[in-house]
Amino acid sequence: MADLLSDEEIETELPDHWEREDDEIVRVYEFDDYLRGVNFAQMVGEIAEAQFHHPEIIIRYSGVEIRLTSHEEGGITEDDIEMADLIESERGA
Ligand SMILES: C[C@H](O)[C@H](O)[C@H]1CNC2=NC(N)=NC(=O)C2=N1
Repeated sequence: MADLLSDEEIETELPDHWEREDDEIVRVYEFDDYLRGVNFAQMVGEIAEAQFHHPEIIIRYSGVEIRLTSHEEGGITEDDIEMADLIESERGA
C-alpha cells in the first residue's frame, strides 16, 4: 500500500492539466467525436487493469472526465500520480 502524499508533494507531482479536488485528482479530456471518447475510456480502463488501480471514468458527449484517488488509503498516493502520468503519455501518443 502506498503512503498518502502531503499537500506539497501533490502540488509538486501533479501532471500538467490535472487538478486536485479534495482527495481526488481530476482531468477532463475533450473530444469532438463521442466514440473517440469512448475508445479513450477503454484505453484508460486497460491501463487501470494493468496497474490494478482504477479511476472513476465519466464519458460525456463533450469529453471524458478521469477522477483518481486511492480508496484503501483514503486519499491521494503515488499510485494516483503514476496513473495520471500513464494516461497522459498514452493520450499524447
Ligand atoms: C480491493 C481493492 O478494491 C483493490 O485492492 C484495488 C483495486 N483498485 C483500486 N483502485 C483505486 N483507485 N483505489 C484502490 O484502493 C484500489 N484497490
